[in-house]
Amino acid sequence: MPPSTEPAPAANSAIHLAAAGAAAIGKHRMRGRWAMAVGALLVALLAVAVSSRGFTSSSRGRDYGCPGTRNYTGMGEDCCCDYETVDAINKEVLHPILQELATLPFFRYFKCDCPFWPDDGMCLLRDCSVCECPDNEFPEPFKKPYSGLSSDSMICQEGKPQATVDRTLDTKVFKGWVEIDNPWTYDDETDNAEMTYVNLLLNPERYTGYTGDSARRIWDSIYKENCPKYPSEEMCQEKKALYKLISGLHSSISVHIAYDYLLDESANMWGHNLPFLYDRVLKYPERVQNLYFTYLFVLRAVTKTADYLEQAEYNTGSPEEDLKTQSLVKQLLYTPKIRSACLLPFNEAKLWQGENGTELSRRFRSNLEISVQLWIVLDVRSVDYGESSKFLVSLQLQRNEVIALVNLLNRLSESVNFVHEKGPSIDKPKDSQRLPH
Ligand SMILES: Cc1cc2nc3c(=O)[nH]c(=O)nc-3n(C[C@H](O)[C@H](O)[C@H](O)COP(=O)(O)OP(=O)(O)OC[C@H]3O[C@@H](n4cnc5c(N)ncnc54)[C@H](O)[C@@H]3O)c2cc1C
Repeated sequence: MPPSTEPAPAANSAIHLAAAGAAAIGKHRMRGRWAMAVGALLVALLAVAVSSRGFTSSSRGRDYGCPGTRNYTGMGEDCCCDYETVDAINKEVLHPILQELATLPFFRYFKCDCPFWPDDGMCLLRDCSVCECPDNEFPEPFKKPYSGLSSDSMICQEGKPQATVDRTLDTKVFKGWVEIDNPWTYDDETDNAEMTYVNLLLNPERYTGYTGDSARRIWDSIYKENCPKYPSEEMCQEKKALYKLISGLHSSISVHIAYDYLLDESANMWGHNLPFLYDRVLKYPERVQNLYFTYLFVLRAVTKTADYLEQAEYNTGSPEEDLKTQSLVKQLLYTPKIRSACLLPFNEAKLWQGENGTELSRRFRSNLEISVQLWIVLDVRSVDYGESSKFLVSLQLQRNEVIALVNLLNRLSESVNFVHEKGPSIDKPKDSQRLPH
């Protein structure tokens, strides 16, 4: 399907938000799994901001309405499906697809410099360190250097003669996997000697014993840098969105810690810690709301890059499993049940209508130019919209970014599922039921 020629409503401010997010979150260059979660959020931001797939003509301009918020019913601002619908499509459709996808070889292995992670003093449990894959375990095709785009197509073409001359729209959006170094991760992904693969199934997000001031400081600085005035009215829509995304990711991580908690260290007994779930997340309705917000946002990012994800090569050298991956990706992108229940999981057009667009534009232009050119392969094409020519920008995601994006969606889906299952049954726990944490 050719990319939509819609001039992405207020796309500029969306791109600025993405660039701001990249620059701000990028300051906390992270390793391993942590980098995956935060990095995937940035990929989602960029996908929603710049992906060429816009609204269908039938959806454009429609008011999707966001019913008022009661506790876990209705849906908060900026979201276009209510809690009940999200819970239903998550449980019936998305969660099963994502759970299966995450076990397949393509999505199972994540490239990073994780073996150094425990040295950062972030991990207090002996067995929580990240398991590196033996060389013969991860897929052979992942070892080959990429042979996709030319180096020239890896930099933003805006303002260059190529961008104004080429007015044709290429229907092939996937042009081979590319590898570049992302400034928001600690590692240099192009340096294969330094990199390794981790098996994500063996490294689940769960309680790692990383607590205390240093853990809190990371979150504090992420929040402070991105949202200094939140939740004051002065904050523009775009920055509120960034705050909600970070908070939603934070909620999701807390839900996973609660889901898989070391209940009794001496007996090595793991299980659900419901008081923890209540204290960290459920006690604060806005944290639950932000979790759903982030889930819908990332779902929107995935559906917006549908053309790309559909065409991408899921080659791991295991034809049977790769075919299954392809089929599940298609189900994820095109299952009619999802589209009929929640046609537009998230309406970014509504969100990007921030009044501070011009000021943001000034402030973030340099970030956009620097960070986006550096770490994302943009496919910028000039499109004629009648009166004026605008640039159509589409993403060329890296393999590791696609892996991170789908795994993030899976984790958010797991969190939503757990909150849905346990949320209504958890009242404020009595002190005697609390575990030390
Ligand atoms: C990217 C990342 C990944 C992590 N992964 C893991 C992991 O896999 N396993 C693990 O055990 N630990 C992980 N951690 C650490 C974990 O998130 C906590 O920081 C740690 O458990 C210490 O918790 P805390 O009680 O000090 O509060 P924190 O969760 O650190 O919260 C700090 C403060 O932020 C505020 N806050 C909390 N939740 C929200 C929210 N949803 N929205 C807005 N504000 C909020 C509260 O004021 C709170 O006091 C991760 C941290 C980061 C940054």
